[in-house]
Amino acid sequence: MAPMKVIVCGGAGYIGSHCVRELWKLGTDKFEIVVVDNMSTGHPQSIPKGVAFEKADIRDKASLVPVFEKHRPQAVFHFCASIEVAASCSDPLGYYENNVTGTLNMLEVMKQFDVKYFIFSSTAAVFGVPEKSPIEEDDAKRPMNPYGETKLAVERILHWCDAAYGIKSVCLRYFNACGADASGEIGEDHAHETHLIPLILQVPLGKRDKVYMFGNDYPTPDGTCVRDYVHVTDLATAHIAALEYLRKHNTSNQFNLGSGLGYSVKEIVEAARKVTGHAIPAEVKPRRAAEAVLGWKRQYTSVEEIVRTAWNFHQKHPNGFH
Ligand SMILES: NC(=O)c1ccc[n+]([C@@H]2O[C@H](COP(=O)([O-])OP(=O)(O)OC[C@H]3O[C@@H](n4cnc5c(N)ncnc54)[C@H](O)[C@@H]3O)[C@@H](O)[C@H]2O)c1
Ligand SMILES: O=c1ccn([C@@H]2O[C@H](COP(=O)(O)OP(=O)(O)O[C@H]3O[C@H](CO)[C@H](O)[C@H](O)[C@H]3O)[C@@H](O)[C@H]2O)c(=O)[nH]1
Repeated sequence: MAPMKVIVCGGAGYIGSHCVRELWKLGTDKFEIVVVDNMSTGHPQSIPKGVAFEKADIRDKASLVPVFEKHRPQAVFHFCASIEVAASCSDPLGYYENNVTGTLNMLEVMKQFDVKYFIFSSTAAVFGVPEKSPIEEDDAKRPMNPYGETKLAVERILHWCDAAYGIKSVCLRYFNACGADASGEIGEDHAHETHLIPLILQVPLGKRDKVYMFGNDYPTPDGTCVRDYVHVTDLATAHIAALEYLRKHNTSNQFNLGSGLGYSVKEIVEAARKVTGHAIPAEVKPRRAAEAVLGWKRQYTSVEEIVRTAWNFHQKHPNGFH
């Protein structure tokens, strides 16, 4: 059988490059891969030698057309997006433009070239604050930020693109992607890093003194926030399984991709201490949401300062206000 031609859009980024790697490992007789990326956050070093690369921006439909004309893909893996929750709150229009308008452009070009399979990087952020755990596919979707909204919008668009044009899609809602390819050759390298594990590892690398743990007032056993961390190679192989699923069943679907296990921030810091043999100092800071969304910063960060202000008041008012 001839190899299947696939476009991996955002294939120079963290998760996309791991998908490219898994496709590439299967051999050129199975997949002919074309990476499409505008390199806004991607890295050329993450693309294996011999894999085709086309620089294009999904916000510019005209830049996609020649790529489809030249390569005639049969499927698109769509990883490219703007991915930071806090940035989506300060620039919602930019996030809608890249994640929604950009994806609309991609779907229009797919329609034009009669490409039938689309595998979409969605996110657990479409659920917002979950009502129960584990979160299941059909649970209520109430995104809490523009980032999650843009991903849910695309999920809805895909539903109608299937009905109208027969574009079959699988939406994969990842929980927290982490880890790196076993070779150590590719991994997570975001210029503006916000993700917990790479930030923790900057401490033993000597790039920062300590890590901050955002919030210790969560209703969890140790008070720090619990997330579901899933390895990036497992996410990558899930994409290939999703494509096989589409080829076999020709039916659209949505899947939550997590490990099914929750780990707290403290547990992740502890795991990093074990792996690296470094003490990794960690300090509790308020929950990130308040800082990112309200622009709120704590003025009083040490318990002595807090007690001092109380002592000041009680000394001045030993009997209270009376
Ligand atoms: N990292 C996570 O924990 C996580 C969790 C859930 C979902 N996701 C989703 O997975 C996907 C990949 O995330 P990632 O962590 O690999 O991010 P990333 O920033 O490393 O990769 C995104 C890639 O897309 C490219 N890109 C961005 N905008 C583009 C545009 N307009 N045109 C062409 N290329 C463009 C970037 O250059 C980059 O190579 C995203 O859609 C993200 O929303 C990520
Ligand atoms: O320096 C840090 C960084 C993070 N955290 C905490 O660590 C946990 C994980 O945070 P990340 O920033 O690594 O990941 P998020 O869960 O915030 O978000 C990730 O997963 C979401 C899906 O659940 C979205 O898809 C999003 O794109 C992706 O970044 C959170 O409790 C966060 O508060 C810290 O305590 N200190």
